[in-house]
Amino acid sequence: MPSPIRATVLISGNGSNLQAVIDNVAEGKLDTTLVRVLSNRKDAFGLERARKANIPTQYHNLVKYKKQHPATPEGVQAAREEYDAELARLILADSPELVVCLGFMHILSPQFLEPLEKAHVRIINLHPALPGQFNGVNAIERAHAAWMEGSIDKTGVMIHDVISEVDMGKPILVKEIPFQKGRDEDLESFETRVHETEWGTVIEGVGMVLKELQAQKQ
Ligand SMILES: Nc1nc2c(c(=O)[nH]1)N[C@@H](CN(C=O)c1ccc(C(=O)N[C@@H](CCC(=O)O)C(=O)O)cc1)CN2
Ligand SMILES: NCC(=O)N[C@@H]1O[C@H](COP(=O)([O-])[O-])[C@@H](O)[C@H]1O
Repeated sequence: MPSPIRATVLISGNGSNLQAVIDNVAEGKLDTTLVRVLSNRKDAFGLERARKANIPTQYHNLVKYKKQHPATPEGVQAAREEYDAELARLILADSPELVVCLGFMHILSPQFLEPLEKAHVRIINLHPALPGQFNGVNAIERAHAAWMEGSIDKTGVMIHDVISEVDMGKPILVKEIPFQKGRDEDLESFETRVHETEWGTVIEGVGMVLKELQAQKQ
């Protein structure tokens, strides 16, 4: 029986998608070992979810790095690069085969991406939009606003590979979400529908990647 794929999850917030993964692993529906949950925000509730599931956690703080550099564009860039290099070292110390970004609100620089690529660690991300639409933050709100003004009639969520260009990595799994007729669905109920779609997409998408990685090991 091949050993489960080792995975690290990166979060910044509530961790509802992390919880979906934790629950499916516990139910034997996802064959992976979650070796660590790491957050760039100390108050991320997802860290509490991981602790309850006896998964090692870590908080990696960018502010500490910013304080060691001048508050200039160059200083901030240097701080981010040092932060990312240490983030790579922290993650690689656990020897994961996969890193899953689930609401990780930090743009990863080559100082992170290159060491992981060299170590053949796959990095994937959950993004609440269709490929090429609403890259970056606040995608759900932006999609809802675009629908309200009649620019779009559907949105979606996707799991994609992580590359330097934010949210432009190869889509692995895409789920479309149609807007309801009448243009009267408020943001809160729309956001609930998006999150419900995300949970299923994360499980299916992570499952696809785990199978790919397992097959590569054979
Ligand atoms: N190089 C990449 N890094 C990340 C990717 C990616 O595809 N390539 N995906 C993200 C997740 N993400 C969208 O899915 C995303 C997260 C955060 C941001 C962003 O602008 N972050 C700001 C800080 C914003 C904040 O703190 O609220 C920043 O890093 O300066 C854009 C997209 C994970 N990283
Ligand atoms: N650009 C990345 C991004 O917007 N990610 C989004 O953060 C939320 C995390 O929710 P969670 O903490 O409850 O899993 C999710 O909606 C995810 O799509």
